[in-house]
Amino acid sequence: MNLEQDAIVRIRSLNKTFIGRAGRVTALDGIDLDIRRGEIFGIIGLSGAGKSTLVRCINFLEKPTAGTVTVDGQELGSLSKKQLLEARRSMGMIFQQFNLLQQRTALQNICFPLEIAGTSKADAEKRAKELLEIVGLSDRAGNYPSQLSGGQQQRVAIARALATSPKILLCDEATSALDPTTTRSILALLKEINRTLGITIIVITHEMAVIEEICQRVAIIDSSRIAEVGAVDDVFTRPQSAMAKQLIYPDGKRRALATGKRYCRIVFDGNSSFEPVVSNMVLECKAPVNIMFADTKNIDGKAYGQMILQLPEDERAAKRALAYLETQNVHTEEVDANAAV
Ligand SMILES: Nc1ncnc2c1ncn2[C@@H]1O[C@H](COP(=O)(O)OP(=O)(O)OP(=O)(O)O)[C@@H](O)[C@H]1O
Repeated sequence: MNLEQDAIVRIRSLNKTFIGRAGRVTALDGIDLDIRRGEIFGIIGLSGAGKSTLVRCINFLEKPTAGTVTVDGQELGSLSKKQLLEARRSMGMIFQQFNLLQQRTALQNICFPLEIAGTSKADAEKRAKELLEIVGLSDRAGNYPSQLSGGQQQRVAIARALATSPKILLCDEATSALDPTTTRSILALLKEINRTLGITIIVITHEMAVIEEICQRVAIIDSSRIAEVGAVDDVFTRPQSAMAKQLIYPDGKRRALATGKRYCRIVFDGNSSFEPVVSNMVLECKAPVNIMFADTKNIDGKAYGQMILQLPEDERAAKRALAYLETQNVHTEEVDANAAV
C-alpha cells in the first residue's frame, strides 16, 4: 500500500509560531505526516509538545504559519471561507472537557451542528436519535449535561461530532478527565465507530496506554517536532527516539543498572510468552540470571513485552544463554548499562 496516496490527511513542512506575551513560541516545527484513510492514528507527547496545536492545524482552527495541510485531497490553505467551513464539517472533534451546551438537552446538543448546517428540525432529531442509539444513550435524550456522568457526556459529545457524518474524528485528550473504567468504555466505543462507520480517528493523548489500547500507528512529538512515527507494535517493541523510550519505560519501572555487567534485552512480539523462554534459558545456561526490568503489554489484542536480563558473569554461561535465546522466537540484543533503558 502506498501510504502517501492512501493518506486522508497529508501534512507537509508544517510550522506554527505564536507571538505571545513571552515572545515567540514555536509550537510546531517542520512536521511531515501522512494519516491513512480508516486508521486509528495516535499523536503522543509530553505537555507543551505541540499536540493540541497540531490537531487544531489539521482542521484549520489554527492557521499554520508555514506548510500545507491536505485533507481528503483538498489543501486547506487554498480554500475560500465557505469551502473551509464545508471541509471542517468532514472533521468532527471531541475534547477533554466535553464542551456541551449546558442549556440544551443531550438530543438538542446533537441537533446543534445539524441545525447550523441547515438540516430541518425533524430530520435533525431523527438523526440525533440514531446517534444516541449508536453511543448507547437512547434513554437519556431529554437529560441536560449536568444530569449525566462524565462518560455519558463524552458519549453525547461523540454523537454530536458524528452528526454531520464526518470522515475524520479528532479526539483531543478525550479520556483524560475520565476514570480508567470509563476510559476503557469510551475507547471501545471509538474502536467500534471506526470499525462500523469506517471513520478515520486521530487520537491526541499524553498516555501511552490509550495509544496501545486503540491505535494502529503513532507519531511521537517531542518539543514541536516529530521524534518517531510508525506502527504501534514496532514503536513499542523497538523504540528509537529518546522520547519514545521515555514514554514507554516510565521512570518508576526502571531499575538502575550497574556498569561493568552484561545485560541483554529480549523483545517479545506476541509469538512467545515469558515463562518457558526464561526458565528454559536458565536451565540451558546452568546459571541464574537476574531480571532487571520486565514489562508486558497488550497491544490490539496481542501480547508484547520486553525484559532486560543481567547475564551470568561466567563467560561460557553467558554465551550459552545468548545462544539459547537466538534459537527462540524472540528478538535479543546485548545492551550496555547506559543504553539499556
Ligand atoms: N494561542 C497560543 N498563544 C501562545 N502560545 C501558545 C498558544 N497555543 C499554544 N501555545 C504554546 O505552544 C506550545 C505547544 O502547545 P500545545 O497546547 O499544542 O501543546 P500540547 O502538547 O497540546 O500540551 P498539553 O498536553 O499541555 O495541552 C506550548 O509552548 C504552548 O504554550
